[in-house]
Amino acid sequence: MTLLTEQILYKVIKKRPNQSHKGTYGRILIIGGTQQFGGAVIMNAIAAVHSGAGLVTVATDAANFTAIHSHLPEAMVVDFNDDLTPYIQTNDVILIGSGLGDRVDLVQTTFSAVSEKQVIIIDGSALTLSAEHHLTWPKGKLILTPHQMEWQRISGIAIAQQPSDALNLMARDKFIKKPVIVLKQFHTQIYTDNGIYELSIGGPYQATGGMGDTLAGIIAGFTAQFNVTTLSDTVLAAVYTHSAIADELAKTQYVTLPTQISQALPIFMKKYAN
Ligand SMILES: NC(=O)C1=CN([C@@H]2O[C@H](COP(=O)(O)OP(=O)(O)OC[C@H]3O[C@@H](n4cnc5c(N)ncnc54)[C@H](O)[C@@H]3O)[C@@H](O)[C@H]2O)[C@@H](O)CC1
Ligand SMILES: Nc1ncnc2c1ncn2[C@@H]1O[C@H](COP(=O)(O)OP(=O)(O)O)[C@@H](O)[C@H]1O
Ligand SMILES: [Mg+2]
Repeated sequence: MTLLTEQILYKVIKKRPNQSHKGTYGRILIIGGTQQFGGAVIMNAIAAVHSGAGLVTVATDAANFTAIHSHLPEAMVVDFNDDLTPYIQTNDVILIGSGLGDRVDLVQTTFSAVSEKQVIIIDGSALTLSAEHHLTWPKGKLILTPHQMEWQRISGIAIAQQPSDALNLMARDKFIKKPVIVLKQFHTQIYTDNGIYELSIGGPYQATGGMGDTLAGIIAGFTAQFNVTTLSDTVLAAVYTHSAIADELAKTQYVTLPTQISQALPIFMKKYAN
């Protein structure tokens, strides 16, 4: 197990070239947010935009459109009951699952439409639905972001057994195409092709609904724009950034809200861009 340090940020976060435009920084499609859980995709999208994604589209229940536009005019919207195939095909990064409720049909459509070269981040309800319905994982570069209960559902490993790296690795090895797995908890672990990493920062001031939705949005934003290193490094940098900002806020705050973490992203990232 390798301890994740601030060095990963210098490796991944880069100064932007002048000769660039929004297309350079990636197109993200976020799929999620039933009427009840519209907040989840709003938090995904705020995090993705504030971390620097070029273009963000949210495929969601139409009931969430006004709220999305009022929180984040930078984001575009599409009704997730329309045919999403053209949207899936024209985005670089797909983030599916935050607040997706029981919409297994959307998970199935998305999994079949994603191609090898796209990044797909699977979060929240899409993880639970994949486990419940024994879905085949999609082609594409897979990033899974389960918390311990979601990982138990996917892997069959009880939370009490999850401190065993060996068991978690065995579960990862069963995937045909091995994913980057962000196993979220106090001191999150990240399973990658280059080994297992552990986060030694972050704390209980982060235990608010939406904290994982925000992390998924940052991972999407980072993978959409930082192609300088490996996908694993980019995910590691996103995970580190999320908790490093929380730690900074926690110096003066009892709790650190997900949306506050997103608001702090542009200033935080500036320190590492060289
Ligand atoms: N404002 C919103 O719209 C929100 C929507 N959310 C969405 O709600 C859906 C359900 O997700 P939930 O995670 O709430 O529900 P789940 O039922 O998937 O998991 C929560 C359960 O897991 C247990 N658990 C054990 N270890 C845990 C760990 N390390 N971290 C987190 N939980 C752990 C909790 O005690 C709880 O009983 C997801 O799609 C999620 O994205 C949540 O993000 C909350 C906020
Ligand atoms: N006690 C804690 N210490 C450190 N990080 C925590 C703690 N509690 C929660 N977190 C972090 O908050 C996030 C919660 O993710 P998740 O449970 O998916 O949230 P949600 O689905 O509500 O958005 C994870 O990144 C997790 O590591
Ligand atoms: Mg979650």
